[in-house]
Amino acid sequence: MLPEFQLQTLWSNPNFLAAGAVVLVILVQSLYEKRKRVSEGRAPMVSHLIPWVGSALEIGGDPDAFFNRAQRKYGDMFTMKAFGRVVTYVVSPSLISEIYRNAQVYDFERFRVTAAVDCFDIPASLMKSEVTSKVLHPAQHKYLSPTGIIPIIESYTTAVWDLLEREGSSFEDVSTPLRNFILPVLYQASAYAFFGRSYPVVESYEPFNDFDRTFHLLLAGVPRFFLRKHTKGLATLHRLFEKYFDGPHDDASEMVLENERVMRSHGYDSNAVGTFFASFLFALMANAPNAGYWLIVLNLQREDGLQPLTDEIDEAVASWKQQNPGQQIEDHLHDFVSTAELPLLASTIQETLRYAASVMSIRRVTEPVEFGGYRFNKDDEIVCLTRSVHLDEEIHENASVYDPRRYMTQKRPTKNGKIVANHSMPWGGGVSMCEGRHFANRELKAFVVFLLMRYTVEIDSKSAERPTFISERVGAGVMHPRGDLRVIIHARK
Ligand code: HEM
Repeated sequence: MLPEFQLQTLWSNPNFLAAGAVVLVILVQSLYEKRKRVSEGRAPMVSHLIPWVGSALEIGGDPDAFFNRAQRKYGDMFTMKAFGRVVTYVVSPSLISEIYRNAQVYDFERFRVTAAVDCFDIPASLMKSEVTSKVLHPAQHKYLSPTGIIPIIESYTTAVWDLLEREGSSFEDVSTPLRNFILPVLYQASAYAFFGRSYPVVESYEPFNDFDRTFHLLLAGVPRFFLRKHTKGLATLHRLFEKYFDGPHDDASEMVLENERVMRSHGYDSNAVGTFFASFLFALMANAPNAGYWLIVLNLQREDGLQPLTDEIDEAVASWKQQNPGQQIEDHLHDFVSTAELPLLASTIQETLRYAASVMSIRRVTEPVEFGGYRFNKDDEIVCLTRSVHLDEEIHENASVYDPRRYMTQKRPTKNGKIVANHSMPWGGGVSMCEGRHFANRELKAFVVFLLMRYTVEIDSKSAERPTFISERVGAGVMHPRGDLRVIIHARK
C-alpha cells in the first residue's frame, strides 16, 4: 500500500490526473462502442486498450493463441481493430464456405485490384481494364489448369533435377544450413519453368527476399516509408523484368509470352509488363519454396526422419524400372514423377500445408446482409481465417501435432456431428482460390522425389538450432522460418 502522503502527492499531480482522465475516456468510449455494436446486432468486438492500435500487438505476438482465445470467448465470428482497421474474422468452416460461395455479396475483386496497384505498382489503368479481367486472368487460368500446366511442369521437372545435382554436389558431406540448399533450388527451378533461362534468376533472388520478408507488414497497412528494403527490392525486380522483356526471352513459357503479347497490343511497355509479372513471381515464390523447406524440416525432426518417404520413392522407382526395362529414368523424368503413386508423399504435402500455412481470404461486403446471426453493412471487411479450421481439435485429431500420415488415415472430419468438406484450405477458396495449386502440388512432389532419390539428408547432431515459424506473418501464406536446421547431405550410392 502507498503511504497516505504519497497518495496525496499523486492526486495533486496534474500529469497523473490527465493520464487518469485519458484512460477513463478510452474505457468509456470502448464500453460505448461495444454496447452500440451489441444493440445494432453486429458481431462482438474483441476488447482492446489502445484505441487506434487495437489488438495489433497481441495478434503480432502469438496469433494462433490470440485467435483461439477470441474464438472461445466470442464464438465463430468476432470483430477486431488493428492499426485503425476494423475487420470481422470468421473461423467456422461452414460460414467460410458460405462466404466463398457468394462472391456477389462477399466481393474479392476490389481487394485484388487495390493490392495489385498498391503492393506491386501495376498500373491502375491495366488492373481496372477489361484486358485484365477478360483476357489476362482467363489466360492465366487456362495455363495453370491441370492440363494447361503440363508443359511448364515438364520444364520444371528437368530444371529441378539438374539443379539438385549441381547445387547438391557443392553441399555434400559438410554441415550446412538447410535453407541455403533448398530455397534457392526451388526458387530457380520455378523461375526457369515460367520465364526460361533468359530470366536473371540469381540476380532476382535477394531483391525478391527483401520484398517478401516484410510483405505482411505492407498488407497490414504499414506505410512503405518504413519498409525501405522492401520497396528497393520491388524496384529491382521491376528493373530486372523490364530488361528481360526488352531482351530476347523466347524460351519463356507460353503463358508468359501470350500475356506479354496481349499487354503490348494494348499499348503497355516492358516496364508495365514487368510489374504484372513481378506480382506473379511473388505468387509463384512466396509459399511453395517455404512449404518444401518445412516438409523436410518437420520430417527430419520425427523419429523415423525421411526414411518412410525414401522407402516409398524407392519402391516407385523399382516399379517404374520393372515396367520399363532397359530405359533410364533420367530420360523420362516427367513421365515417372507424374505417374508415380505416392500416397504418403501426397499426405505429407497436404499435412505440411495444413500445419505451416497461415491463410486469410479477404472479402468486402457489397450490400447490407444478415450473416451467421449478425448484421453487416455495405463495405464491411470480412476475413476467412482458414488456419483456425486447420488447428481445430474437433476437426483434426491432435491438430497441434505434425502427422504426415494424417490424410491417409483420417476419418472424414466432422464438427458438431456434421461432415466438414473444407477441413483443409491452404489454397484459400472461392473466386480467389490459388490459381497455382496444381503447379505447386506437382512442384513439391517432383522436388521431394528427386531430392530423396539423389541424397540422404540428416540433422547435424552437433547443432542444437531448430527453426520456428515466424507466426507474425499472419495471413500471408506459408510461414517463413526463424532460425534454421543444420544438416549433412550425402549422395546416395
Ligand atoms: C504451397 C504453395 C502455395 C500456397 C499455399 C498458395 C496459397 C495461395 C492463397 C492462399 C492464395 C489467395 C487465396 C485467397 O485469397 O483466398 C493464392 C493466390 C494465388 N496463387 Fe497461390 N499458393 C501457392 C503456390 C502458388 C504457385 C506456385 C503459384 C503460381 C504458379 C500461385 C499462384 C497464385 C495466384 C496467381 C494467385 C492469385 C489468385 C487471385 O488473385 O485470384 N500460387 N495462393
